[in-house]
Amino acid sequence: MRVLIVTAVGAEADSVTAGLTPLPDPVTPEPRTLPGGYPLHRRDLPGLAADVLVGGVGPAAAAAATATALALADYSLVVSAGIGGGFAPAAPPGSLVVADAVVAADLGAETPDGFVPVDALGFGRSVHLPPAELAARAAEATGALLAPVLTVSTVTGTAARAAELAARHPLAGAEAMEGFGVAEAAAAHGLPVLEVRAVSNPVGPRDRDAWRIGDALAALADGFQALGPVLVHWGEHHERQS
Ligand SMILES: O=C(O)c1cccc(C(=O)CC[C@H]2O[C@@H](n3cnc4c(=O)[nH]cnc43)[C@H](O)[C@@H]2O)c1
Repeated sequence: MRVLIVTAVGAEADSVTAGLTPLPDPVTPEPRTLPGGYPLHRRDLPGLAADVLVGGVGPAAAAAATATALALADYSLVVSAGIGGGFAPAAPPGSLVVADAVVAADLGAETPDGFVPVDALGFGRSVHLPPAELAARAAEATGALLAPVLTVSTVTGTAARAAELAARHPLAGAEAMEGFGVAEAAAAHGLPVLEVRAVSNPVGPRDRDAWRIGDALAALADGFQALGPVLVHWGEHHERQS
C-alpha cells in the first residue's frame, strides 16, 4: 500500500519518518521537492510505501499541498499528522490522539444564536469520518485516545474559547490546524483519511512555557513506529477488497 502522510513542518515529518524507520538507517534519503516547493520524504517498509509531505501550517496550505501530491501519484490512504493542542483532562501533553472524526470547528457563520457550521448553511461539509476500524486499530496500537480532532484556523488562546469549543464538541480530544484541509483534498480524490496528533500543549489560555514540543515530537515518532504494522495490515485488507 502507498500512503501519503501530511505534516505541517519539517520537524513533524522527521518524527514520522523516524518512527517509520525501524532500524538505524545508514543512508537517510534526501527528500524530493514537489511542484510548489513541498518536501516529500519516502520510507519503504515491507508492505508499505510511505510518502511524508511537509505541507505548511493551516488548513488551506495543507489542502493545497495534499492536492498537489495526490495529483502526482496513486495512494490508498492519506494521513494528517503532527502536534496539536489537547483538551484536558483526556489528552495531556505527550499523549496521542487518533481522530474518529476530523471536524472543521471554525468554518461557518457566527449568528446571534451562536456558531453555525458550514454544512448547516448549505455548503460543503464540516466533518470527515476516517474508516472506523482503521482509526480504532490505530488508537489501540499507539495507546492513543480515539476522539474527534478539531481543525481551527486560529489556535485557541483563552479559557473562554476553549470552553466554547468544548461545549460545541464535548468529545473533542485535540485541536490542530491542518486535518480538515488534508481530509478535503483526500475526499476530492475519493480517498480515506486518518488524523494522528501528538499533544504539545493544552487547549486553553496561551502559555508558551507549557509547550512540550519535544515530548510531542517523540510521542509522534513512537506513535508512527506502532502505526506502521497497522497500516500494512489495513493495506493488505484494502487490496483484497478492491
Ligand atoms: O502562539 C501560540 O500561543 C501558539 C500556541 C500553540 C500552537 C501555536 C502554533 O503556531 C503551532 C501551530 C502548528 O502546531 C499545531 N498545533 C500545536 N498546538 C496547537 C493548538 O493548541 N491549537 C492548534 N494547533 C496547534 C498546528 O496544527 C500547527 O501546525 C502557537
